[in-house]
Amino acid sequence: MSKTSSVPPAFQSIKSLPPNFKVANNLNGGLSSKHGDVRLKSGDPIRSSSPANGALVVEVSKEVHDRAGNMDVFDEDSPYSGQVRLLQEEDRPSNGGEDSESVPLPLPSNSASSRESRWSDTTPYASKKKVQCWLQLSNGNWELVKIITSSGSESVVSLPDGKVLKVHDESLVSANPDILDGVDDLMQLSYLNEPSVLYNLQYRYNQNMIYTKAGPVLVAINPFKKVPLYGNDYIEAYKRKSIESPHVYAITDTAIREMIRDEVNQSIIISGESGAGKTETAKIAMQYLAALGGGSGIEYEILKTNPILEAFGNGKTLRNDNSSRFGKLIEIHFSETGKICGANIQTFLLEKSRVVQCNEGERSYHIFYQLCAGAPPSLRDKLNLRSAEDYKYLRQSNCYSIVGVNDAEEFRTVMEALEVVHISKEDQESVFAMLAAVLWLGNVSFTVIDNENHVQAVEDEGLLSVAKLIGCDIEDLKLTLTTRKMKVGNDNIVQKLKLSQAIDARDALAKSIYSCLFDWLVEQINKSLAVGKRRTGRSISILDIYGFESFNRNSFEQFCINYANERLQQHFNRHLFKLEQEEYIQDGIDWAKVEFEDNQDCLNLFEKKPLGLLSLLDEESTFPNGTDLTFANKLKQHLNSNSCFKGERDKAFTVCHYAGEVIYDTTGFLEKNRDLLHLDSIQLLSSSTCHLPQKFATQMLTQTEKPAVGPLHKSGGADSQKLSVATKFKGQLFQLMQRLESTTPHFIRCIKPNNLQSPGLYEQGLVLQQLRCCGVLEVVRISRSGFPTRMSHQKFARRMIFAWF
Ligand SMILES: Nc1ncnc2c1ncn2[C@@H]1O[C@H](COP(=O)(O)OP(=O)(O)OP(=O)(O)O)[C@@H](O)[C@H]1O
Repeated sequence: MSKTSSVPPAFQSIKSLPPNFKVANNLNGGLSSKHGDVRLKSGDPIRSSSPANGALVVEVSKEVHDRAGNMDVFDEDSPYSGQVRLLQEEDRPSNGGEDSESVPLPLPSNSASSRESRWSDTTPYASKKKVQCWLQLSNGNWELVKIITSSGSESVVSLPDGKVLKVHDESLVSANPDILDGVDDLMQLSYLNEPSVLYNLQYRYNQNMIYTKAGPVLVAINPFKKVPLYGNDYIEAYKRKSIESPHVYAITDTAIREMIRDEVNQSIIISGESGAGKTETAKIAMQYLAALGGGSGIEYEILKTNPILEAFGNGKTLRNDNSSRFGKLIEIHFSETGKICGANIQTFLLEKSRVVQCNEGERSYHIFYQLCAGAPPSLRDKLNLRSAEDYKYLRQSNCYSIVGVNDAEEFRTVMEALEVVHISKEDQESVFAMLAAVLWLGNVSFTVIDNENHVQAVEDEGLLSVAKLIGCDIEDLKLTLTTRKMKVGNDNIVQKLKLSQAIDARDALAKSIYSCLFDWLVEQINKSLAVGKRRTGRSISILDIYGFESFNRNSFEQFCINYANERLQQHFNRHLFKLEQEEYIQDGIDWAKVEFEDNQDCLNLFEKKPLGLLSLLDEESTFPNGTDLTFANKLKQHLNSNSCFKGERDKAFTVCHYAGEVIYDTTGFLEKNRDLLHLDSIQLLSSSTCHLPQKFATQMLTQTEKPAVGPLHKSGGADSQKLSVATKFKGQLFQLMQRLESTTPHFIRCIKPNNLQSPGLYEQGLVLQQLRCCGVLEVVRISRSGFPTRMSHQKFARRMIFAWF
């Protein structure tokens, strides 16, 4: 795409997408067929072919699938059960500019044009007698061309490089006048089509203007470099409203003001793919909140939770050097005077498997490398610490460092932060001892005895270090790792483990220690941030949850992450499309419905009982003889007719997510869902002379003894019984959605402009695919054609009073 020579031709074709990634899905479950058909999110099929002249001739079908027809499915399995109601003023996503004159206020329109398909801006350009327009090339990129002549159905156009082409008029898309280059709200574009939006975002991106409004949504494009947009001067300017350009600061400012003015809790919901910039955006929002609501000192503590959580919960992946492997909701509480008086952090599903298993080129959690590189000599001695290369868990992925990151320095930052959140020196040492115990556990090896049937733990430095660090008897440790106590009838028997079982037992212990440590740390942080007495009950929550993931091989972790993203997308749809339009219809307004991709079908695929993915997974997990293969077969047997599901060969299946199709390999699903830690291991921890392992054991026992709801998992008599991981996660997500429902949402959509984490590289195909997935164009369309503001009489009166005083 090019418009003026000032914009570097940094675009790359859609080929830059992962090979297995397919854009969006439709009702039929198909995306790109062998005929070259491509379906857009709204369901409008665009038939494409590549003519000899290299131009992509595009035919836009009038057929529009009404995916929004089924507006709401409220059932007992929905987090919105019992909440069926009209959109309250509080629930509307804030456009951040209700008081601002600068936001264009179009009248609600019911014109013929608004009833046309969402691609109505693609009306043949020549017929409008315009001189320039967008032409899509066969590589998928858009080029700005000038029309030389037009003969009704065909036009002769010139490309920027001087080439002249004859193309069908349908392949031309309206371009905006130059005066609209780089507008800061996409709502201001006269022609709202994909190339215009892509061009506008790129135009701004090239000038370090990484933020753009899309109606009520803030689009943030990751600059992958330092941009001069932050710091005290900017904070001050946004506070005084002397700058109005879109920014995380502006969104956060709106949230604070609306919380005080409307007395309604607010949420800032940050979404996007892995590496798109969610965590950085969350930190920028926290920075602004701290600057405006600070004073008591608690804001400093809140900011210091970031290095701790990132050290323990983030790791290097192939997509992001600092990828969050957990979800996070931080709720910041305010006093009556608008000052921060405390905070609470809730975390979701830490990726435990990373502790014991890591792909080539990735890293485990940062804290392991930081500890190895930065622990002072006395601590090293106490923990018998070596360098990262000496630990098998860290060695397997063959990656120890991150370009531009000094792990030793980061370790000092973490130690300082632990101090700030009041983790005592003694507790800090216990934390490091647990980390070292996990690392040494990975080095525990076994020798096979009894004709290769059973194993013995090798009594070497690894085993001795683990026993010392956990504070347990070495013989107990050996037995725990190589045998399993079972109850058969009334008899207690001891079963000797095979090599693979012993390795599993060892890894399960390592994973449990680490995840308990993570939970314990969050608990301590929460105690330190506990809300003060002057609490008003008003809060701003910032949600930074792992983005949609689609790899070559997708496992249970991606399954859960992508399910969470479906739930979040539903929240987005609900507030930006469903509730808004429902209200117009209820009020009897003559309203032309804006189509959007409703992901309710996909959510149903996950959540329906008894034949949804989660229920079937739980059911299979409770069968002692259930395997990943029997689970995969069960899915195919029951779900093959579901349009969002496709059975694949062997143990795999495909889910058609709102963001694309993902093939899941069920290997390890059952084990990860059961997440069993044998009672022997729990007993080992409770026999410890150190306080942290004892606490972890108590925590595990409480989890297993009193399940709240949902299926229990047990395999063998003496094993722990507990809620399945998927069920627990679903419960957490439902609670999260209910919490978010009581807030005014502010949405930030982070966009990753390239997969190389490089500054200045804007891949058109990649950006477009993300914009389509999150429905940015539809949001702008609905905001443009909808009412700019609405409020109840009561609220109007309150606002007037607020304005007067
Ligand atoms: N506003 C920004 N300014 C400068 N660099 C940024 C900005 N936002 C993101 N980045 C860069 O992009 C990297 C990835 O961002 P971030 O970790 O926030 O992504 P994410 O969406 O949270 O990813 P994940 O889902 O994997 O956790 C950051 O480490 C940083 O280098």
